[in-house]
Amino acid sequence: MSVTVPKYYYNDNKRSFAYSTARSRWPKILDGAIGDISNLIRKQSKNEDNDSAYLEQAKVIESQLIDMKDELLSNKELSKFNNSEIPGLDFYDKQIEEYKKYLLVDNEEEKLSWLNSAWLFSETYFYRRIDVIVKNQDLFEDYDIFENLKQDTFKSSHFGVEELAIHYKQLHYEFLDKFEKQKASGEKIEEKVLELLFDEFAEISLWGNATDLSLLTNATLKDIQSVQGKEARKKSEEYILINELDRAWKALYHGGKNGDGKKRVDFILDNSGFEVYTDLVFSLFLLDSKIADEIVLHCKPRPWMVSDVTKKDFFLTIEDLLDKDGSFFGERVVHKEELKFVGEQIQKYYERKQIILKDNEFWTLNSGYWDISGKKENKELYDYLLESSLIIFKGDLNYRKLTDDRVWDRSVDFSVAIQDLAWSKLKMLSLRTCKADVVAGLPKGKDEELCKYWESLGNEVGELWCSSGKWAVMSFSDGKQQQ
Ligand SMILES: O=P(O)(O)OC[C@@]1(O)O[C@H](CO)[C@@H](O)[C@@H]1O
Ligand SMILES: [Mg+2]
Ligand SMILES: [Mn+2]
Repeated sequence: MSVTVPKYYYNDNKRSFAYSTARSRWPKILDGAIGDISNLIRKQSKNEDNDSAYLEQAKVIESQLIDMKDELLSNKELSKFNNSEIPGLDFYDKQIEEYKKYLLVDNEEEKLSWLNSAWLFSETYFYRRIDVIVKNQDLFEDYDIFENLKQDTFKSSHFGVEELAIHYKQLHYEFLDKFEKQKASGEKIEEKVLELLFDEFAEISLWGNATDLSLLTNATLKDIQSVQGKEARKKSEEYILINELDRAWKALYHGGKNGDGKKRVDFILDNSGFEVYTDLVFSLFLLDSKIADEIVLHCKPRPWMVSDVTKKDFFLTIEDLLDKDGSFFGERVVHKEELKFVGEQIQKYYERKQIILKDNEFWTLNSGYWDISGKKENKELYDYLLESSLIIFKGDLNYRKLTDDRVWDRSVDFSVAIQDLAWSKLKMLSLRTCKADVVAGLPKGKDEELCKYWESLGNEVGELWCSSGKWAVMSFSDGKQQQ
């Protein structure tokens, strides 16, 4: 069935979340980055034997970020990246070419500006521009301008972190025990029990996504903590608009092993801090229960969308949980042993190579994911993902990229909105709290109902229920749709 592909969401549309994102969230995110580098400059300047070259470079970053903010606020044209801006970093070239192509080809008539552009494009441009400004200074090549923010927020998630650690440890012992006994008696573990636990950990990982840092600009920490507890999760179940976990379960549990004789689950990760912690606990369950033999965590190759996980953040998360000198969670948590247990479990599986880390440029391109199966530069990644029993796409940005951030009718099938991915043979589960405009697969009439409801709460634009982060979807595709 061929369907007309709708246009992109644009950030000059007042009825789109893109409008306030570009005008209010982006400047705030830049303020945070400028604040981070200003602090560093202040500290360094106080230090008698400071490294003057480092200090100078920090000042360049600070002033270029300030310029970038001015450009954004005055709605300047998006400037092209310049290859010479980034000497020696050839991994950038491909993306720079992509941006050039886009700016030249798609935009022959009108010039793209910060506040008049396709949302997904200018947002990826925004983060790429910050990254280039930082990496242009060679002493800052490995510097993560969002790291302090990510770490501080994880610290303030201690309530949810502790609760989940206790829960996991209990289940772990209950299950290991049971498994051992059942193994001894040759008995099979009841599928229903495993599936219930799968649902539980998947839901925990879903709501872990409700708390990404770029939303911190309009949510208080209290708001965020309130969605991290068990009670809150129960209450939130009615907010899950689509739940296709049963299809994902069948694909994973009843599907075959891959060419290496393994069942592999891939996570296309989203945010650091509480979210990745929930993904890791989900991973531990999958490995403990032997539902999966291997977990692959796909990280971002650079700091991205404020809070997204890079490989380095994975190791920091383990360190935070082990909290060896007590300086991270410290007295904030009582059940230190439980946290340590989770940290050690993650480390154990990592050392056994049952948790594997990967990153790929593909995840930080400006484009959506439809061409993963079609373009030869993506072939290696695509072939790798074909070997997965289940690919779990975490979060909002991944969902936007699966659907290409287009203005789909909200009741169109998920399989329509993901286009080529629907027949790509990839088995995909998207766990996403809705924090942007695009959504697909809702029952007929549901969007209208929610728009009315959202307006009845005093909100001006009904459609924006979908970017409030209150609702969520768990959508699945087996990749076997007829083309
Ligand atoms: O992908 P995530 O972390 O769930 O969300 C990313 C996000 O906060 O950033 C974008 C807007 O700035 C939106 O897609 C979404 O609201
Ligand atoms: Mg994110
Ligand atoms: Mn189920």
